[in-house]
Amino acid sequence: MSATILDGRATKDAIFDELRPRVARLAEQGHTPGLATVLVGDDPGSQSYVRAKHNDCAKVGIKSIRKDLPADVSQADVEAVLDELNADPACTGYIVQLPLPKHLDAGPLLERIAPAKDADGLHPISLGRLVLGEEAPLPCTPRGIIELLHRYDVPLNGAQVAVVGRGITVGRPIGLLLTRRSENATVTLCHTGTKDLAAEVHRADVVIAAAGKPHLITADMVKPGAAVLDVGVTRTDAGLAGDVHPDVVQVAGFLSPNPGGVGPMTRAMLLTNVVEAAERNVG
Ligand SMILES: Nc1nc2c(c(=O)[nH]1)N[C@@H](CN(C=O)c1ccc(C(=O)N[C@@H](CCC(=O)O)C(=O)O)cc1)CN2
Repeated sequence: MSATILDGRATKDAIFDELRPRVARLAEQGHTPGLATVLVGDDPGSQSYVRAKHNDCAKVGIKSIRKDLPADVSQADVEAVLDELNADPACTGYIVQLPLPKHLDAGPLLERIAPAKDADGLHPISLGRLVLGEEAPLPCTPRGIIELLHRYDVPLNGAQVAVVGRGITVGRPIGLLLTRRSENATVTLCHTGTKDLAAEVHRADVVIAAAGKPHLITADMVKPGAAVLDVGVTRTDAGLAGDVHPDVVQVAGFLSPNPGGVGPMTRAMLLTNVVEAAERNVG
């Protein structure tokens, strides 16, 4: 038996179809949404993700603004760009593409984003509101994972979920989303200090692999029928490698592949966050 594929590209296209009329309505009211990206340096992965985000904006009618900065830009110069975007009425929301070069301190930069323009849901106020169960823009990848699971009717109520990886864009926030009453899952957050990763993964109904270690999750670790989402990606000499071994498709009930799964959903949720922010602004 082979898993049902959770198709992130097709789901993203369906979400874009839903966003288009909302963007058109905003434009008619003179409030066309605008997304800005701040990209520092020439990391090929980041460049390709940012390019894709701008192409997506064009597809749904969102205006987009690019701020591309050299790899050796100073913290103060990045801050000045963020201040400019905070004040720009054409920019509804924006993101600072991660990771940043090592000499930059990401925390203060994310904190400098005006919370109302936090398109990524990574501002400390947005994350704090998530902890408190208050309304806030949600981090795009965790929101995309939950949206994908819902659209394929993967049950979460009472499900045991193993999250592998504790990064700020996925591992840490996704537990907060999955344990809301609306999802009602039980979450184990696994990381490099986890004593028996195979055992934690094996008892999970849903596995979210976001460690950035090629083929860390092997077929023998997965409970037959489980939903497995491959989030982590590593650029190797042989090309892109996900965290999930290809053989897992034979054991899992559902598989979100990489590429073609959570990545496109991240982009769909980014545009959703921007449209929601624009709708809030209109009132
Ligand atoms: N500020 C942020 N930085 C980063 C985030 C984020 O949510 N906010 N997440 C990741 C990268 N990411 C978004 O920026 C991202 C990753 C993957 C994709 C995507 O569409 N991937 C495609 C394959 C693309 C390729 O071949 O290179 C897929 O999976 O099918 C989009 C966005 C880290 N940084």
